[in-house]
Amino acid sequence: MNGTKALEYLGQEDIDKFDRDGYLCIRGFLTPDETNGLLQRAKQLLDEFDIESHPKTKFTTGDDNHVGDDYFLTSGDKIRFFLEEDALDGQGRLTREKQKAVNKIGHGLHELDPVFRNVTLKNQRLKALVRDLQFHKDPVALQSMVITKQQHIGGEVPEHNDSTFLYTDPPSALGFWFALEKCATENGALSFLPGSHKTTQITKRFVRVPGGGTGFEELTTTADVPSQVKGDYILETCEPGDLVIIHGSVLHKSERNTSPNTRFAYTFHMIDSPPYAIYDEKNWLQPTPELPFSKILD
Ligand SMILES: O=C(O)CCC(=O)C(=O)O
Ligand SMILES: [Fe+2]
Repeated sequence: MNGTKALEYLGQEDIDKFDRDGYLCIRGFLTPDETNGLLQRAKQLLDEFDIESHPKTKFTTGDDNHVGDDYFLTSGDKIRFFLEEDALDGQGRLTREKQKAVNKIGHGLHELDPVFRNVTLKNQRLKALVRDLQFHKDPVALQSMVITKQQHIGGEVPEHNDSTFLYTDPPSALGFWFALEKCATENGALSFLPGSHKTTQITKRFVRVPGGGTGFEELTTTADVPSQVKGDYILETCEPGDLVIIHGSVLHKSERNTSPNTRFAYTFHMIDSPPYAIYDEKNWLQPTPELPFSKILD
């Protein structure tokens, strides 16, 4: 993927590994201060969040989801709080303190919050890495989240690839996922099907449904796709500060958190810009005139 340009941050073996597996773990990418700054800021946002004015939106990527409401659809340029499925009782009342009820915070942290903005848009190390990877010609950032994976109730994230949720033509999504806490088997570390980005096609996309809500639209695929991707999932345990770069077509997932420890992570995505990739109005997250997607490379 990389031409003759001298590498600034990655080694050639990192680039080869990313090409082969569809993801790459970079140990200790963030300094302990940066990691701690993001974690403390996320906790502060949870402390300050006003549960009384919250529409009590739940979030799940599973089949039976109700993400298609206004609170979700207009969150691209806001800092909003999405609750865990199991944090509400039958009457819609919280079953635990608000800080332990939130599944994720999203989706405009990288634009609106100075601490997250610094790590995402102002990070010279990240820019060097992006130049090394040469995955995009003109990358922009979108859809940032803190995923909390709360103790005992943190829901699973079922198998998926990110280009389904952030579709461009051609697919160009790339995820940047930062562990803010230790991620182990018991608290729902990420796992990946290595190489599945080469054998999987994006067969559907997550869209806004005219009239309200969201759904999946089937895509016409061209080449023959193997009906089953072979191989075993690899669990990638992480330490705070580790970064995992995730190809938009690689299959990944995380299990429910059954442990007493949270699993905070910060994640955002990059896509390419026109004319290299087209992001259209069907996508769930829409840029606004006040807040267009920010470029990563100046
Ligand atoms: O943090 C997780 O468990 C899932 C994250 C994910 O799927 C992503 O960042 O693309
Ligand atoms: Fe994902």
